[in-house]
Amino acid sequence: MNYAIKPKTYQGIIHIPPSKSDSQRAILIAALANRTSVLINVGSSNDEMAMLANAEKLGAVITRIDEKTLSVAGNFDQTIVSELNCGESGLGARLLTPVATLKTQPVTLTGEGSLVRRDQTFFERFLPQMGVNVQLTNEKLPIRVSGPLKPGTYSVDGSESSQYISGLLIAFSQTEGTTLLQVENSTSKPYIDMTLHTLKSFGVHIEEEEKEIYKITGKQPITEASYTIDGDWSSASYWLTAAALGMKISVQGLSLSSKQADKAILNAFMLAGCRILNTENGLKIDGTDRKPLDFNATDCPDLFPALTTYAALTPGLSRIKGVHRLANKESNRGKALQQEFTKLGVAIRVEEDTMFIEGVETLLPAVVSSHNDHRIAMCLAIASIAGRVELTIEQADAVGKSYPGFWEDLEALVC
Ligand SMILES: O=C(O)C1=C[C@@H](OP(=O)(O)O)[C@@H](O)[C@H](O)C1
Ligand SMILES: C=C(OP(=O)(O)O)C(=O)O
Repeated sequence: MNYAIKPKTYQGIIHIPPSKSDSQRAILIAALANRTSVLINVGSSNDEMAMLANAEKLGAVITRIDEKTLSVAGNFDQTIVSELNCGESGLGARLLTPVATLKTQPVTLTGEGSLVRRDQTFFERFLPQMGVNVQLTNEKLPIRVSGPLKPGTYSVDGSESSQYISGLLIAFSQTEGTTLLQVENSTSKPYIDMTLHTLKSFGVHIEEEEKEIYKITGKQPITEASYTIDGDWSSASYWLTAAALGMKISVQGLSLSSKQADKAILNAFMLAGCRILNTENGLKIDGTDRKPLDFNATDCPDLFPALTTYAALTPGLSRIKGVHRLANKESNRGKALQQEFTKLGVAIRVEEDTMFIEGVETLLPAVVSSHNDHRIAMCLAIASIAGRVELTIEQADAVGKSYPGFWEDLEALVC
């Protein structure tokens, strides 16, 4: 689908959808429980729907109480599973692969779209020492794993992603016996902390004994019955950027005490001279005195697209560090941002690990592509409305991966 945006006045309040990162964690943990959990504020993005379908394959009986409330009755130990389809969710694949190794029968994990083009070779590097037989298909999905996962003392390189570390933490909490997991070169650490926090909310305690050494007691019962998912800071980053660029937009549904990595957008904006206003209509950003960015996004890589839009429309040279974290996402995001913003007349160059963006006063009208990446589609939409420039975005339906209501929310802001 192509989506055409014309210069108009956009203003109003956005009710932000739930965090797909946290929903996927909560659905999976609830599916591993020997009891019924109630999940409140679950989203309906494609990634969340894929995790729900997999939770059912893992034996959970899921009942919809209302649009955003689910009851999940786990039955993991009694269920035989042979195949899981992760859709396009990188997180789904990286959480479910370690969890699938809790089974003694082989399990094949497949995926769709951009996910089948993403590298998964890290599984071959550490799962075999943990007693798991691993077969990838040309370094990618489908992956076939045969467990069972053996508890022990392990060291794992975490430089490529935090997602498989999160998967291991969840899986080892359900093995027979204690594990000491040392993570070398850990990255996206706030996402690991989120996993520990969600597990803890369900009664599963993992200690970080020393920095990045986790002591995981096995067979921990999942005890908590009710869990509420926070609003999504990653989805909010686009609207907060629009606000920083001068639009009268406020965002409701965000928790300032959230564990989400992308809450760091507030630091990025504060360091760039923006003011954060927590009003009764929601969170607003006042970017009147804004300056270019000088920000390290290594541990919050999903902020790159929104921050690039901010930088593109903020005169001066912005620098964002952490480009190496973008290569193995839904698109090669560093390259996609460079290509598409060049069409808008914004010069972006990458030197080593830093992206330099030269901000402009006016953008050029263009036909741009999302590269089938939800975050590229959303940041281009914000560039269009904040830059008051006509854009046609190709493959605009990519937003369904995290924020299926994005275009409706945008239209609702038209005055
Ligand atoms: O754990 C998570 O929910 C996520 C972790 C991050 O991945 P990396 O750890 O690979 O950076 C992030 O980019 C992804 O969108 C969601
Ligand atoms: C990279 C992302 O997600 P995942 O890795 O879970 O597919 C994302 O949402 O930007």
